[in-house]
Amino acid sequence: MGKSPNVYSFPGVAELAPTLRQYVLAQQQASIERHGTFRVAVSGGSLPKTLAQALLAKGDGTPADTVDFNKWEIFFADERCVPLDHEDSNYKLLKDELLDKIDKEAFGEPKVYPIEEKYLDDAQECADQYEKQLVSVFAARDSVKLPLFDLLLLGCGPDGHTCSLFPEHPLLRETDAWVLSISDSPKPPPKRITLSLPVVLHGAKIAFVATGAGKKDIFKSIFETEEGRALPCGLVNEGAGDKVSWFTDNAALEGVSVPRRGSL
Ligand SMILES: O=C(O)[C@H](O)[C@@H](O)[C@H](O)[C@H](O)COP(=O)(O)O
Repeated sequence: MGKSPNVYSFPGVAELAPTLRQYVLAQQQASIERHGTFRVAVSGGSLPKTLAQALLAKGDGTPADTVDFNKWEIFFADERCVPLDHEDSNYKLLKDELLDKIDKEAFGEPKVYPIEEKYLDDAQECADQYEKQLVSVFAARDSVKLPLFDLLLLGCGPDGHTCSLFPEHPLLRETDAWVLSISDSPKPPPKRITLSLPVVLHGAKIAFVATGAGKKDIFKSIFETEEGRALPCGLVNEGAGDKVSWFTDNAALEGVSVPRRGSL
């Protein structure tokens, strides 16, 4: 992929949120025009909170600035194999931060695809069953090679992981399955499911949202070094090029040599 990712930097999350909103709503509009729905995959970590700050803000009332949640289909880019009301659940995190706070009368209600609790004991089964849910939504496995998410909203871990794809893990080499299981996640809890790297790279748009001084070292590595380009986040940059946007802040980019912008 020839073109580089777009990097947007802001003084902090409060300033980042309005631009993230503008970006997400532009993808919402384009996707609804294309196929009548907006299919989004979200990660855990700090993302749900920042996303909520962007999407729950008061818009200007124009259609372009209105979240049409009735058209949203929300999937999990990765999920921990725990009950949906467990503190470690990414579904619970999204529910607490965003879903429960939506004014449904005004903005509608997204269709959300959590993992199925009956498969929690077996991470592989949990992944297979989540893949089946994707198949039912994105068309039969034999008719589409990969599911096409309109937007993936991802985080970047301090080791360069994204989704539950960790550096140097064999899962990074998976080319067939859409959803993978991991039982030895270096970040607890150990049992998780995750979208595969090919599914992430296939997304129409991919946005990383990662802020704070704690990201400085990993950003330096990802944007400046060969080793960093081989980390999961680096592989997304390399494989998806300018389909990728980074929403970040000045503290995270301090001393990092990468061209950046302050608006879309
Ligand atoms: O379930 C998870 O653990 C997350 O999906 C994970 O991939 C997260 O996005 C990164 O670890 C970044 O987390 P922060 O945004 O909290 O740094």
